[in-house]
Amino acid sequence: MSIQVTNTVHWVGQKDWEIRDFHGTEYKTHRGSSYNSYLIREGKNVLIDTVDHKFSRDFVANLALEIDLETLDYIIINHAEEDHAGALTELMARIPNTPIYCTSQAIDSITGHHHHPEWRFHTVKTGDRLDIGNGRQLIFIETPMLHWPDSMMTYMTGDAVLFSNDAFGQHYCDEHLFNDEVDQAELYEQCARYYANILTPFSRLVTAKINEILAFDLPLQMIATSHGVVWRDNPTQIVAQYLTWAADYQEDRITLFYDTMSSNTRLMADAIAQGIHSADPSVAVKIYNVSRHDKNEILTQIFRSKGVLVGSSTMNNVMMPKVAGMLEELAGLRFRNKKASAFGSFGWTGGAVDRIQTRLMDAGFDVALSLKTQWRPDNAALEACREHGRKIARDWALHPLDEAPAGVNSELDARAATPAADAGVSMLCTVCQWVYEPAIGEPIQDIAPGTAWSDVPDTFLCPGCALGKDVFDPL
Ligand SMILES: Cc1cc2nc3c(=O)[nH]c(=O)nc-3n(C[C@H](O)[C@H](O)[C@H](O)COP(=O)(O)O)c2cc1C
Repeated sequence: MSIQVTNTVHWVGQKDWEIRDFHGTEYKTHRGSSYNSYLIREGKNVLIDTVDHKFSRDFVANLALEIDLETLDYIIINHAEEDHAGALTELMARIPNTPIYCTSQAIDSITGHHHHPEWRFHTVKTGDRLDIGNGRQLIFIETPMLHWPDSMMTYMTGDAVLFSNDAFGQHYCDEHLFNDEVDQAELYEQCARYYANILTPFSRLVTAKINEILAFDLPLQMIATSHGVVWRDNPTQIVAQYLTWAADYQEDRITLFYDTMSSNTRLMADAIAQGIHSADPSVAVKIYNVSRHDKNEILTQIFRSKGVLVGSSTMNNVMMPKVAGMLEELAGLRFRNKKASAFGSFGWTGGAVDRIQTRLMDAGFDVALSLKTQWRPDNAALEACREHGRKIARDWALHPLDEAPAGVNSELDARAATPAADAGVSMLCTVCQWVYEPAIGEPIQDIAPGTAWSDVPDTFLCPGCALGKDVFDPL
């Protein structure tokens, strides 16, 4: 059943109350999700996005009840992922000549998924306009790597609706469509979870893109996302929230996570947390056994924290595998300006804690001293854990994070202060945040370590997002 959004825009998407796993099992959708597709009926009839491929048949059948499919003038695909463009094959089987408007990268990903190169694609770029009659236009805004290279947003003049696709969305299912109709705590919990788990690596880009959109100085009545609610009550609240989250967000909060075989490392975690709390009761402390708890919730708590303590006992000389998996997640999410430290119990030679410390450093955390205990901690060892917690609370409060004492972040800051003219300067891909560091590493695309950016050939493609040299800025 469609839902009226404005006089001429209707929601024609699909609610998915029962989904619990997204991106394989990477993202747990405890509150379901929705796939928002919109039908605009102005002088022209326009469909914005479709739904997840598993609902293809229902979607096309329902859409056909809403409108004679042959009268659809344009299909806009803001993002080619299967949860938005998945119903295209079913739809295009009915109306194969309907033009599809999308970015140039989307042609590649749509064709890669649906294998119909003969579809009538029309490439759009930022600022391009499409007349839809009645004096109204669609304006396209490319948003590469938010969160795929093909992503874009579409703005509709007149009703002033921004069809933002994944940005500003959340995995949240409710029979109500609008933000003012749903439980606000549930809504913001899901917004934060979505940002923390999906958008954190692209935070710098989020800020730049929002500023670019604001520079258009367009009025904004609604933000119509592709998952979850339509923001109609004070829609810029979520834009402001994104700017806050993108600015290396943190609260006065510390998260501990660990894994354990016989609870020895858990005893350490509890005692460290007691120490933090006794030294600074205002700090929120959260503890998770990584093998028993929802990974996305732990990552969201880390996103909200100023620091994280990671614990594992040593098993066959290394850390426990679920802890290693979480460290890989942390590396991928590229948190910035956060502290970290490792702890854990061992039996004979140990090894896990040192490996965790190294991995935390590689992931960009400002790493503090670690703590090890042999076998099951006795009272003296537990007191050492409490003292460690008190020290963490003092140190992490005494040195505000933006001052960034010695560690990985301060190294990055020092590099950022290097003038761009310096031939040894590191370059940041502004699209996917891959970093070109001339001084270190393996040869990349036959470019030897030590090669100055000015000597890198123009044919160089970013290993992260495959875009060219022009998207790089000095770090
Ligand atoms: C399967 C297994 C493998 C282990 N491998 C090592 C090891 O390689 N090096 C070491 O120092 N201790 C090793 N230990 C000892 C544990 O690290 C030690 O018992 C520790 O206190 C367990 O802490 P936990 O209860 O937090 O898991 C191993 C223990 C088990 C059960």
